[in-house]
Formats: sequence, structure tokens, C-alpha cells
Amino acid sequence: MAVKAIGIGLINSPTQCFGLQHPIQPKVRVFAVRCSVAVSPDSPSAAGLGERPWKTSDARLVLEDGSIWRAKSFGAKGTQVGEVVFNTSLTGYQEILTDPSYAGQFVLMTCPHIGNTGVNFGDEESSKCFLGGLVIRSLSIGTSNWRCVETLGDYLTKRNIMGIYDVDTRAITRRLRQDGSLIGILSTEESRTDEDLLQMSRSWDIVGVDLISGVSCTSPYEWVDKTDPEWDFNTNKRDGKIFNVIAYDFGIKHNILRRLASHGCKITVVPATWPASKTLEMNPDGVLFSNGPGDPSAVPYAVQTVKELLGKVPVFGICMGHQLLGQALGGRTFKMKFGHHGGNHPVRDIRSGRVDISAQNHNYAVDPATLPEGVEVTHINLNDGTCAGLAFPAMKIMSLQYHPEASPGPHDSDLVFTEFIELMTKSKQ
Ligand SMILES: NC(=O)CC[C@H](N)C(=O)O
Repeated sequence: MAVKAIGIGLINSPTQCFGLQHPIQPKVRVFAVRCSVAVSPDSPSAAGLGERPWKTSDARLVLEDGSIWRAKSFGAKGTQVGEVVFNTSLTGYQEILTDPSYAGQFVLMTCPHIGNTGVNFGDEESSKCFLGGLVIRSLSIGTSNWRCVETLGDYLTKRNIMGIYDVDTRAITRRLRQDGSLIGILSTEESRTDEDLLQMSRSWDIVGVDLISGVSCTSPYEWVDKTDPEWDFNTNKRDGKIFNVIAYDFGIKHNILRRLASHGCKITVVPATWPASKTLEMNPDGVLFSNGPGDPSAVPYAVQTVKELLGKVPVFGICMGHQLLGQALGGRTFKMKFGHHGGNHPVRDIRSGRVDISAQNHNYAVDPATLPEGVEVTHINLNDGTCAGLAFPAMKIMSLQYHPEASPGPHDSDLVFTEFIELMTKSKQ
């Protein structure tokens, strides 16, 4: 069929809307729209478009197994080492980028299309991006979200974080699932040979490194912000009582603090090295041990602090906090093959039988067989049966291996914040 173009757009440009007219039946018009958003040529998201899609590979990801992945760069330039983990979340890349638990890691998103919501002021989970780099399949050529203030590429450049795209993220994910997490080097530097980069990847390890000291705050501060009422989804069972909570910052995410504040907690955030004796002097109603990056066995000082607080005050551990509690109770933690990273992990609360879909981000887990008598496994991950939660009621302890605060991820497990309030209430009586 011969058709006449009545409107043109540049191929692969953001204004890619075509109108085609049928020669015999001029009323038949076919509109082919190649993108979901029209972007004016001088808008911020149009910046940098000139380099896509014909930009040639200018970056490499070299994995310690000897595989070399050519890609295109965005964000910062340079050379960076990290452990590659894959994240299965479909949304929430900005919260992932600012989760301090990713320090030392490259996050590979299995969702193939990233960047279309840009970044905004409200989705930051900490003061900066601590991860080593971002690996994605396809970088969105436009942004379309009412909260967007900046493109993902500009955001990463300003924060000096490397990103690569146009790389086969499915193939890398299959490799990680088969062989386990791998150390890799991201580089945009042509002067470095593949052999140099391979050598670098093989001479670095994330195991045994204290990454918490690089992300924790350096002095105590008060936290007051609650979840914005517009976003709050669980306002049940709050009776207006105030609880004083000390939150140990091992790499804490803001949404843990917001959820605690929304449940009536007055929070003092303290550094990872804050002595247990000082915490007890502050006479808290409860203590929170936060999430945090890296190997729990690399931070014996934190385990010691947790030990000194056990039984003296109600405690709640989240992720790294849960692992530190496991060790403080005398248990062992181990490194998993490729960990859990994503917003679609089913967990069962063994006590009630309830199944939640949860947000997870961890490479280590507690071995329940090594825990002393009295410690209950309360939750299990239904994908692989690993321990996802612990409780020791006699010692006023509760903990979860995953992220009840979500951000990003489902809110199913928000009820555990109510459980922590109940633990503190009981202890006060
Ligand atoms: N989110 C976290 O607290 C991560 C815990 C720990 N760094 C791990 O990878 O297992």
C-alpha cells in the first residue's frame, strides 16, 4: 500500500509521532506513535538525546569470571569496583539508588526499561547514593512523571555514580543465578586493558569489609518527619502514645524512620559506634537496629553493642540489624549464593500463616540451626526457605531479614511496626 506521510518525526527521537495517509481513501489515516511522551527539544530530558541510540559502546563491565560486557555509559565516567547483584523491582530505582545497604555493590535492574520517571525530591532514602554503579538494559529516552525534577542520567552524573545501559542484563542475571554474586569492574577508561580490569576484579573482595563505617552518621540527631498523610496507608491502632526510640544507624533508610515516627515514636538516630552504655543512660522505650551494607561478620563492634543491650530494652532489628542480632545471640550468618534483592519476595509468618509479599535486599542470612534455645524463627522466605524473621519474647527481641518499610516495594509488612509498639507497650507495663 502506498501511503503519504502527513507528519514526520525523527526516528527514535522523543517526538516520534507519524501520520500516514492512504492514497485512495484519504480519510484513512494511520497514526504510529513510538513514544508515550512528547518532549520539547529544549526540555531537560531532551538533553543528551543526541547521543542515542547511535552512541557506540564506551564502557565495559568486566566480571571476575573473565566475561567482558560492552555497554554505553551514562552518569559518571571512570573506573569502579563492586559486587554485582540483580534487583527484580519493577519500580523505585531512586529509592534503590539511595539505599545505603547497596554500598560496594553494582545494582543490575532486571526490569528492562529504567529512567522513565526521572528523579524527584521525595524519593530519597538517604542523603546520597552509596552504591557503586547502576547496570540497566535500556535507558528511557524521555521522562514522564509529575514529580520529576531531573533525568536519571543528570542525577547520577551530579552524584558521581557510574551507570551503563545497552547491556544484556538477562544474560548477566542468569550468570549470577548460576554462579553466584560476582565482583566486577565498570570502566569508561579506554587506556585500561581488559586484562588490567580483570586483574582488578580478582584482587578485591566485599567479604570481611566494614562498609557500615562509610555510611553511618557521625553524631546523634533527632528525627521527626512522619509519612506524609497523603501517602500513609496504615493509620490503624495508633493511640497517640509517645515512645522514645534510639535508632542505630548502620545505613538507615529514611522510610524506617518515617514509619516509626508515624507510629508515635520520638526518635534519636545514633552512629553505629554509639556505646550501649550511653543508649541505656538515655532510658529509651525501645532500640532499633537498622539495615546496612556488607558483611555482618566484619563489624564485631556492632555485634558487641547489640549484645550489651539484649534483654535490657525492647529491640527491633531490620536486615543488617537482624543479622547482628542473630550473631549477638550466638548464631552464625552466612553469605547466600546471590541474595535477595527486589520487591516480590513472598514470606510466611509461621505464627499466623499469613503470607506477605516483601521488599528485600540482602546477601547474608542467619543460620537458624546455630541459634540458642528460646529463639523462634517467626518468618521464612518462601522462595528458598531461608530465615526471614526472629523473635525471643523473653528477651524482648524481634527482627526481620527484609524491609517492612518498603521504599521501594509492597507495604504488606507494615504491621510489624505496630508489633514493635506493642512490644514496647508491654515492656512499660
Ligand atoms: N539491607 C541490608 O541491611 C543488607 C544487609 C547485609 N548487608 C546483607 O547484604 O545481607
